[in-house]
Amino acid sequence: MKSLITQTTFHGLPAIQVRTADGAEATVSLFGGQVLHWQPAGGRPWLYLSEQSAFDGKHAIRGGVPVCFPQFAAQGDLPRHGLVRTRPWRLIDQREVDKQVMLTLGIDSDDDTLALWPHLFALELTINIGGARLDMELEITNTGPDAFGFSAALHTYLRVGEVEMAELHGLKGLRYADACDGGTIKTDPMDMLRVDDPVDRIYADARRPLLLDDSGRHLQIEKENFPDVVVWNPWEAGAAALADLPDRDFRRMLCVEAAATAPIMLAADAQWWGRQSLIVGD
Ligand SMILES: O=P(O)(O)OC[C@H]1O[C@@H](O)[C@H](O)[C@@H](O)[C@@H]1O
Repeated sequence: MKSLITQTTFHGLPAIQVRTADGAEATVSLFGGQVLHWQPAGGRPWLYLSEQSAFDGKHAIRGGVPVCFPQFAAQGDLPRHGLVRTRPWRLIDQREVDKQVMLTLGIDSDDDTLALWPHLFALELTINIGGARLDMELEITNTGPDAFGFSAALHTYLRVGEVEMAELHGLKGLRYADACDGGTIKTDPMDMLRVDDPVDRIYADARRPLLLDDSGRHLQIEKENFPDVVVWNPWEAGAAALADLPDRDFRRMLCVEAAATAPIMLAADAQWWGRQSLIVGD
């Protein structure tokens, strides 16, 4: 069987639906350049998507893998998480390679982004879907005459059966800024992280692969060039305050984000790339 790549709409937004020859599935929204759904061959979905997302082509979609650039969260004067999760991207390329599907999406600076952030940029997001893995690579090019500094993240909403039962392994001994405690720097002493309270942590220089154990199903989380890992769950009161997240859905999600939160300087004509791989284990 051949892979299927279909241009469609999802909640009224232009999207690409993929079913690979080996049975993996994905849905990618051109608004935000955002993977919204991913299910490995023979498996269950691994990304959380809020059914209360606005899907209005203006507000960010809550779920999947939003792309943050050139600002992370509220660490600057730009809209939260930057400029590209609330803008249309375009499909640059689609192809089938060894039963896998590779999509390349892009977005460039324009008059609207220049009015907010005076730098020329070109972003490409390459998404590989197939077998047991989802690979995403973000490439950032400075197309302007001057250097700029940026932050970036692949803000991955992982879907879990019950967040209090989920275990995230691989963070022991790492230093993190605890945004739930005024940004205090702490060291994680735990063999694994279990969330039973609001959590909003930036683990700096977290290079090891992580393993998510979701009540017995396993996901390996790897990254290259993104130095940081952000772990976020708003918990009960935080979820209630978010209009686009059903009140109880904080139990169904855990954000584990591949991030570069400290500004990276990019010279004129220079490029930077960062990659995240989600790999389903036994
Ligand atoms: O509600 P937003 O803008 O999508 O942000 C969600 C969360 O994103 C996380 O990456 C941040 O660490 C949190 O501080 C933030 O609350």
